Amino acid sequence: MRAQIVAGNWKMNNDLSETESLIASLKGQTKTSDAEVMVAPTATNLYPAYNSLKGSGIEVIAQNMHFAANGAYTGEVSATMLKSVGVETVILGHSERREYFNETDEMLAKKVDAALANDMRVIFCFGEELADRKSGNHENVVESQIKNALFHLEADAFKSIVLAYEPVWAIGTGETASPEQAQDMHAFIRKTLADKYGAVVADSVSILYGGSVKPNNAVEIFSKPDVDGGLIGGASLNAEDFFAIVNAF
Ligand SMILES: O=C(CO)COP(=O)(O)O
Repeated sequence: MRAQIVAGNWKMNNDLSETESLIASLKGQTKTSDAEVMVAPTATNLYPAYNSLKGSGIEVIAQNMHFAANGAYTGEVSATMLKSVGVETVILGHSERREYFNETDEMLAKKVDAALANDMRVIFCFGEELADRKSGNHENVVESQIKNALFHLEADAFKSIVLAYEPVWAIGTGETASPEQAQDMHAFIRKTLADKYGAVVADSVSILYGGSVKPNNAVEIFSKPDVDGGLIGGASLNAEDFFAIVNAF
């Protein structure tokens, strides 16, 4: 059985006191599903969040990291630094990192390698833009994003990899992929994995959907057989909404 995961990506929101009050509200929520729950605060709030959420069943994860262990990379944070403050999982390849910070498939392959070398779990994001979807090129785009960043890995590495399909046109727009569009793409992703690594590996990898998941559409999206959870942006900033999504399984 694949892990069901609901992860909140807080992006560049919430200073320390806002983070503490959101965490207090999260601790007041009740989980009724089996989903693993994760939240990704901004880098400055990882350590306080880790301390506050220790033992709560909510994992604190990072939104990004650099591929080097240390050195002259002003402004960056490494895997060893994340691990030293209790972070075991990192989101890599988010479309905002690709778009605004020029992250390439090649760079992401190095980041994935660095995370795995440090025994971290990776939530690897990818997804097509609206133009790709309109031209019918969405599967090719997604396939190349996955192949370029991940297909140098051994099959065993996929024990530490979670995939997150986030169509760029659905992020923060209020426009969600239909449950059928999500299912079709997730099935395609699983087939792409199966063609390279075999069905056992493909069936073991959790594939999350991200892009305008809200309490009112989560049940339908999560009911699809190849959708194993969600990466939640806007709705994860409200504890009640986030837990309504967590409990949508
Ligand atoms: O980018 C996302 C999660 O990483 C999705 O963001 P929204 O849920 O705000 O569309």
